[in-house]
Amino acid sequence: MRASPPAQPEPQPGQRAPAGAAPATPLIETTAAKTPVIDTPVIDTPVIDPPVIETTALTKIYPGDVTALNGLTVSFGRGVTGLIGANGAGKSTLIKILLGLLEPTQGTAKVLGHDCVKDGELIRRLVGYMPEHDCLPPDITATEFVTHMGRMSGLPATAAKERAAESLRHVGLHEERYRQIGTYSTGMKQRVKLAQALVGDPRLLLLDEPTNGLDPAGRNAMLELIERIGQEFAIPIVVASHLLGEIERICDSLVAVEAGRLLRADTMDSFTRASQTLLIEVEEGTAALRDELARRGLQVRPYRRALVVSIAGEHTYDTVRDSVAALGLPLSRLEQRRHQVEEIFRDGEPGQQGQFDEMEAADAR
Ligand SMILES: Nc1ncnc2c1ncn2[C@@H]1O[C@H](COP(=O)(O)OP(=O)(O)OP(=O)(O)O)[C@@H](O)[C@H]1O
Repeated sequence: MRASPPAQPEPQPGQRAPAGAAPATPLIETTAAKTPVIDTPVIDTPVIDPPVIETTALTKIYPGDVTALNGLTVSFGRGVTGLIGANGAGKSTLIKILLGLLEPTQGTAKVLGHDCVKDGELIRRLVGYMPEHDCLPPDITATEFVTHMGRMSGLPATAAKERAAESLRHVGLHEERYRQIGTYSTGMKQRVKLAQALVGDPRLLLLDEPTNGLDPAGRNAMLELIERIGQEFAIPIVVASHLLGEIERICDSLVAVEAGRLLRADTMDSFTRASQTLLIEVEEGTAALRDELARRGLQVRPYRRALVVSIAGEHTYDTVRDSVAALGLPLSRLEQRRHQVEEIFRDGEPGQQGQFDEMEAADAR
């Protein structure tokens, strides 16, 4: 198995190695991986640049008039992308459409350059999918199950067996691989789901709530594992979750959805960049300071227990200093704000929409 990204040029998303050659970046490197993938036809796909996933005005209305996706236009690039939103925001629906398992009511979706409605079968061969819910057969071993999933993804029998072993080793289940899945803990079952997503040498991983049901230690271990897979195999990964605080630390980008609509899609750096606002906190006299700053011509508004002032130039700092001094207030904090990721959602969690727009607008003023 590779311990570091490959030295040779990376294959483009959607591009399979030709028959008779080992894939350029095998997820799991075994001797069998170097044998021709005889069951899998050569797939002649275009070489494309990112985005890895692209949706345009994607809408899904379930029977009973339930709108799960509502005109979602978004793209996902390489690296680890968090698909974040409250329960019911539409994350699983989006993933199922991307896999060609559900048809959209309107709009289009592409994965690795392939249309999700027309090329669902091909996409499912290229993409490793870890479903949200437990769907594992309890009375067979992890080895048998993951090997079977390898066969389903088109691997010959020997290669499927070897890759299953490597895949289970990679997720930390090597010792326990001959135990029946029904005897596994929740954390081990989640790892089996991840192993079966990896076994087919995917070009993209879609992980739906991978930390579901895990205790804090198990969640950390799963997140570290996902981060390691992203780094070592250099394949794009989408992690759907309703726990922003949890996944933000392993993500390069975030796509935030609410009620089937896009709230914001951006890199983590952009989410946390310095804003053009000053945060001012005094131990007492906040209201008086607010009035004084406004009287001196600054745009000021409350933010939690502090005040936020738009930076109009160097003189803004002087005006704040002079105002605090004139009122004789104990200044406890004066800093240029950095955006917080949780500002996408009011109160810091999905389902509690949104201070970000408000803060952005204040910056722009
Ligand atoms: N088969 C279905 N029939 C009718 N409504 C559905 C169906 N599947 C999902 N929904 C509804 O569509 C909306 C989006 O559900 P979805 O499962 O995509 O959200 P989610 O963000 O993945 O949430 P969760 O993490 O709780 O699964 C919800 O209101 C849900 O009740």
